[in-house]
Amino acid sequence: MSVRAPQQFLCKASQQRAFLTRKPVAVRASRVASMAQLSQDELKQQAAWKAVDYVKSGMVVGLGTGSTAAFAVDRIGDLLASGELKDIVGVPTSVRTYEQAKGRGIPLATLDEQPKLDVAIDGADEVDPNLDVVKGRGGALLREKMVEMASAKFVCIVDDSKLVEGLGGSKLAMPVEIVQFCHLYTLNRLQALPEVAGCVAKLRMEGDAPYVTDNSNYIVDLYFDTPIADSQAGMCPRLPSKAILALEGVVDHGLFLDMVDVCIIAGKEGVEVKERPAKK
Ligand SMILES: O=C(CO)[C@H](O)[C@H](O)COP(=O)(O)O
Repeated sequence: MSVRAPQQFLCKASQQRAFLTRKPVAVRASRVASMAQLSQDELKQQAAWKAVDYVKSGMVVGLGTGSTAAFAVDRIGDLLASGELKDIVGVPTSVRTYEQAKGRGIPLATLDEQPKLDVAIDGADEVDPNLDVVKGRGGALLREKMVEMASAKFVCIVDDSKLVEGLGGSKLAMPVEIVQFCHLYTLNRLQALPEVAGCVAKLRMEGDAPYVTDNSNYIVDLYFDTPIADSQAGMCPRLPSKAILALEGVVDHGLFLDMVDVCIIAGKEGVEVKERPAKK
């Protein structure tokens, strides 16, 4: 079990080439089930349950945040209660998940206590053909990225509504966690970055007040008209990633690049498991 180096900002030539030709990197895909008409929630549950197959007794498991990840947390709780899983330690990625997992009787730890995880299971907001993803519309992106980078395997679970040709392509938010101090200054600098030219930056609100993350930070959501990594324009998603992170005041962003090892996608036709080829 090893902690992976922070590779999310590296521009791998092969991945860039794949992006420019709009072809996915080689992924092993297998259809494992055929499903009739299921609701979106049932699809999320199918993906989550399949992901829990990667959890074995004795493992340290990263517990994601969001409606899809919640199905996985419940499943792990049920398998612990029935004795089918034993000696699991969960590392939650948010206060919400901490409360849920605690309620389900899952023994919990922090990264301070368990710095090396066997597997992490979490949802995503967008998944592109290279298995790069946008996360954080649920506001937990910083802890999610920390936990998932510390995991030997990151299993991402989605229903097929999350699939996009290019990140940012769903026209929904790409979140950036920023410090509260002079947040409008940071928001304006984000919007002015040439690497994300044309995006609209909005401070995330909760009622009349800014939304506050578990880490006491704010979130600026970036909205794009065209994908962030526009293959037509020859853009690599690592450039915006690097430029955003370089701004003082930015804590982290929702681009999770080169991080997903396995993506489980539930759709009306079945559950598909896509694996990124092992890193050399
Ligand atoms: O990144 C996240 C939270 O910060 C979630 O994983 C992401 O928003 C997907 O959520 P859901 O499964 O509810 O669609």
